[in-house]
Amino acid sequence: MPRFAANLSMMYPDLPFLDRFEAAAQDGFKAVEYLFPYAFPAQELAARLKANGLQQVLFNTPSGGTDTDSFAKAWESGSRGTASVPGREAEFRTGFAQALDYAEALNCPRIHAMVGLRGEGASGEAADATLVSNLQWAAREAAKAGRDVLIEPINTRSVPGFHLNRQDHALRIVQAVGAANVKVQMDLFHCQIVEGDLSTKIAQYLPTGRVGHFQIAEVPHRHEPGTGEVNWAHIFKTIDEVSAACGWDGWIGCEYNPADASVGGTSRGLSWARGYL
Ligand SMILES: O=C(O)[C@@H](O)C(=O)CO
Ligand SMILES: [Mg+2]
Repeated sequence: MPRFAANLSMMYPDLPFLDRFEAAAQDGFKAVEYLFPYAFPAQELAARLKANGLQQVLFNTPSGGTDTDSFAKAWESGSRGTASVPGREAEFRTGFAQALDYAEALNCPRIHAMVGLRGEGASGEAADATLVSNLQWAAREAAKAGRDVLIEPINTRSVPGFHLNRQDHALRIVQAVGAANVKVQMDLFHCQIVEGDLSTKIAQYLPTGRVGHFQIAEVPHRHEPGTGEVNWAHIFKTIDEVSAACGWDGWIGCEYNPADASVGGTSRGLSWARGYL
């Protein structure tokens, strides 16, 4: 059966961030993910996980910056990662080292290394070369602690100018890096917008062993499954069947903005998940 993780950056928007752990556990989730842990002491987050019987399954590297203040400012000012950006290699390494420290404290097995925007006129070849080289370094560092490094293709409607948009591009990068612990974060919201043909893509990519994590949200409005164009029962059955055949046992992050953001709206919107949680 598919295993779902609550994305605490998007779900439970009516609650302060630290209270979202308890809310997710009460709704039946056994795991959580979120964009960034850096605004909170790692021990505080670890305590919330433990108190609520939750596993941390994913979080992101900082989107830019070199310390806690600049990590937050980088995201607010539109930075979406540095892994593919020539000239920002030192920033990437500082951010990745910080992510590894948090991963240790949170016992998190995978880190999403945010790829970043490609400046207008910047060369795709240079971005790819920078990405491969940064990931080779990150893979070595992460392997020392037994962790995976993920890259995520993102659609250009949500994030104009993002360098990595397609699954085949991500797989080519992963193969060029040549490290077993570098994988793709297959976000089906972005994949549906850019490529479609979701069940074929799942059946094509999951058996490669290079999919480290899934994320889901309905298209077009990034709300709960069942509020738009995707046949989720079919998608979850496909993930289940292909996983059983290839031995994949990862997580599916619920990275959606609840359609009802009012008090209790996230929990009321979980009817789609009742058979799974
Ligand atoms: O899909 C998304 O937006 C996220 O998974 C993310 O990490 C944003 O950078
Ligand atoms: Mg995503």
